Amino acid sequence: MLFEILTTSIFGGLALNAFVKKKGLATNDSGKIQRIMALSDLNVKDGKDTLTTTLIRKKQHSWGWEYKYRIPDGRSFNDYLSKMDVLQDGLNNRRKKINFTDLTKLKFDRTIIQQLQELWRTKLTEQKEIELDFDGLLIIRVYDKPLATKIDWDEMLLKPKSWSVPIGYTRKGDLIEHNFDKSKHLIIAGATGYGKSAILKLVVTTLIDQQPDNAELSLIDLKGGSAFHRFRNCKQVKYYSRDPESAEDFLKNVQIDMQKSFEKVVDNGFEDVKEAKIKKRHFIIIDEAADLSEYADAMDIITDIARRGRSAGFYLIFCTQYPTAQVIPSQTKRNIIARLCYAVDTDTASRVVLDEGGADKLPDIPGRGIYKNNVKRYIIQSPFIENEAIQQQIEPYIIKKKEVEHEDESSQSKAGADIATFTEV
Ligand SMILES: Nc1ncnc2c1ncn2[C@@H]1O[C@H](COP(=O)(O)OP(=O)(O)OP(=O)(O)O)[C@@H](O)[C@H]1O
Repeated sequence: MLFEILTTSIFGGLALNAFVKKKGLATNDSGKIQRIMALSDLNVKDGKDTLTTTLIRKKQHSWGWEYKYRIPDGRSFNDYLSKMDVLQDGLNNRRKKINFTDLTKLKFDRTIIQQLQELWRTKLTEQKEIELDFDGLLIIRVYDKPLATKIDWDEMLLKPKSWSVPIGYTRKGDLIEHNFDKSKHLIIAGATGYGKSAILKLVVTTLIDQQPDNAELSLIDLKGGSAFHRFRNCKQVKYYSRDPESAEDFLKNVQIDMQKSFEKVVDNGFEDVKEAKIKKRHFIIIDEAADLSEYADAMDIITDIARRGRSAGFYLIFCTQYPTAQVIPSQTKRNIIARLCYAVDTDTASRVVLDEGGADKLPDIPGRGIYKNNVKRYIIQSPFIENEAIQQQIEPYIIKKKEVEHEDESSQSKAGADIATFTEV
């Protein structure tokens, strides 16, 4: 009996589906979106006329629908970004239906009842997600399925000899990478607990693994060592510090090294280390930059690295939980085009990092962020690497180290400060 009902539904569904496709009536949310826009004050009154957001085209993809709209005069992309919640909740405010495609995924065996129960449970909890973009037209992408809330790191993500590191997956399943040789520095921000240290650990592991002989790292871990402690004995780590005073000290050395590299590149008529065929790259990675903001010399050096480091192969990863104008000085920010922002609590914080709102509207999911590089902007879920996997990857590079004295007095650490300048023994 159940089998008859199901097969009848399937053939009925098949015929209906063919009819709907033929008539171009395939389900989409365009009408609903337009209604939500009208109800949430996105239309503009012009005398007696009402200027509306006009649908220009829509396209169905494997992941959902993409709509393109012309926005009326008097509205900006940011007006739509600020209504993102309203649009998304509006689209999800619907009766849940089981459709033909759902039924085709069932296996008609003894487990059919359990499968139907599971299907119904999934349907009740499933949510559409939207993404907004602007390329002269407002783009609204409606995804049938939400982006995964956790994506495990996999060794397949490693690209030996490359300077690209994984940043995250988009809803379309594309992997977004940050290529340090192209995009150079990176700002990472986000409220507490949303995955800043996790992505830093992933970046450090990737750099060590992909470029064991050419990557040189200066690690400033102002969160008491929780982020970088496990890397401090890797042969690639040149400087490691857990407090701002000693970090300020070693940054002076980094600046001297950078100057030497800068002169080697520029004096020989090259634009950057890549053109000069210099293989080494130095990464200055700071986890929590706010704790350095009152150290004027350190901040000046960071600004200098942001300005001149790109040619010299000295790349900055500047990470903070407190994205304010004081913590991210404007000159530093101007020189760092690529930004990765996890969830933040205010629109202002999102604008400090990304120059636009949106990160304050991200869902409450660690690793969910917005990566912006120039005009390109992606919502991503960063892969997560477990500490055991990190340990396994860096194990071959852990060496015995001893602290070395530098001739330059600026490198001498203050008594009791936790600075380590290393050499292999
Ligand atoms: N990409 C991710 N995918 C899934 N879970 C993640 C991801 N990143 C972080 N998490 C989870 O969130 C927790 C907190 O992450 P993390 O320590 O990186 O946050 P944080 O932003 O550095 O916070 P704080 O600024 O307070 O140190 C992790 O222990 C992990 O359980």
